[in-house]
Amino acid sequence: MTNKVYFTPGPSELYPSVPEHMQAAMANKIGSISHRSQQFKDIYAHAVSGLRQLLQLPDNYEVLFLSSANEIWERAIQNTVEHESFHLVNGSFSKRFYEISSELGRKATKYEVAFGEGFNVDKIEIPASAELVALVQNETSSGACMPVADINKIRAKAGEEALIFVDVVSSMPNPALDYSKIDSAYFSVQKCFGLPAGLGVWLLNDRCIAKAEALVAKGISVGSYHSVPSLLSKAKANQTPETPNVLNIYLLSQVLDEMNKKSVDAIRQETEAKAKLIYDYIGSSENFDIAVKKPEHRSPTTIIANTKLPASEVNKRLAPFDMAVGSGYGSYKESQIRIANFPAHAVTQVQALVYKLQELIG
Ligand SMILES: N[C@H](C(=O)O)[C@H](O)COP(=O)(O)O
Ligand SMILES: O=C(O)CCC(=O)C(=O)O
Repeated sequence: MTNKVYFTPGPSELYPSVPEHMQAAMANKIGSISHRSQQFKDIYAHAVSGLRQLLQLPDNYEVLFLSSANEIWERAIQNTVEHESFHLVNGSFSKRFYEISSELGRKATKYEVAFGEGFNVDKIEIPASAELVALVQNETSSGACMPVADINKIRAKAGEEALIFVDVVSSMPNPALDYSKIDSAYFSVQKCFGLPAGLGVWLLNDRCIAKAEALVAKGISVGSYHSVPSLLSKAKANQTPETPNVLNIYLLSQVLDEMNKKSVDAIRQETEAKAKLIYDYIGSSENFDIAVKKPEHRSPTTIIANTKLPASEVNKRLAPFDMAVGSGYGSYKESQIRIANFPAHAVTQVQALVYKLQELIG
């Protein structure tokens, strides 16, 4: 038994009601039901309608369930890129999407800025031949984010046929995306939805679907069981091609009910208020300083601080008080900490973390 509160960037703290929903799932033997049964189809439909409501998704968008964001990177390339993709890169995960495109034999080009920096969109030139433009709204490794107003400028810079993909893995539902300015967005549930890992959610519009169908018509492989046409044909019947993560789809549907009851606006306001508490503290600390220099590029959900004390020592001091923050990513493991500020983190928990850090570290 542990009372530890995880401020790690994912997996992270579970949404407070998850244990209760787990118990209900066990009591109702959700783990044993067939994924072709009406009971499962109702769970699936419940999760999709909850997502549509929370994310204010337009009708020309579909919701697909995959295993992870990593899988969505691979499926996105397979299903929408014949020759060339273009990537904005400013950290490890945006770089990984770029690499996956190359690994799948496409020509991947990029516009890269240093780790921890955001983008000056006016400077970006997008090759007219790029079929997919990959934007990272929130780079989990570095804490740099892209304001929605900047995302909305990209369409005018890309080729008419280009599909604009937005990585909101560790920020959704915080950014109020304008879905008419993009074609796809995706995330995984172990971040802001406060669930165990093992479920990726892919939102994609009719233009992405038409592109996948066009590739199929040309005889190009778009993958097998998790191709867009295969996923869609099952999604229309509230199912997936494979036996999916039924338990997590159920938990998602339940957490979405609560998030919708609270309202996405209230979640966003609370996220901003908690982010301010954390940034104000880091900004005034003697040990920490804010890693992302431009305020407009500072993520409200994954907050990164440079630390003089090694990150492992910060966590060692927090441990007796049942709190853990994330270490830095990759080569920043000891020189940065990452603090997740997700909907599952209560204001009182964030206040307690800031208070403890102040007391223990200064
Ligand atoms: N930390 C990654 C990121 O933020 O992009 C993330 O783990 C990718 O998601 P999956 O592990 O669900 O593939
Ligand atoms: O620490 C993180 O950002 C998550 C790490 C992760 O998912 C990965 O490295 O694959």
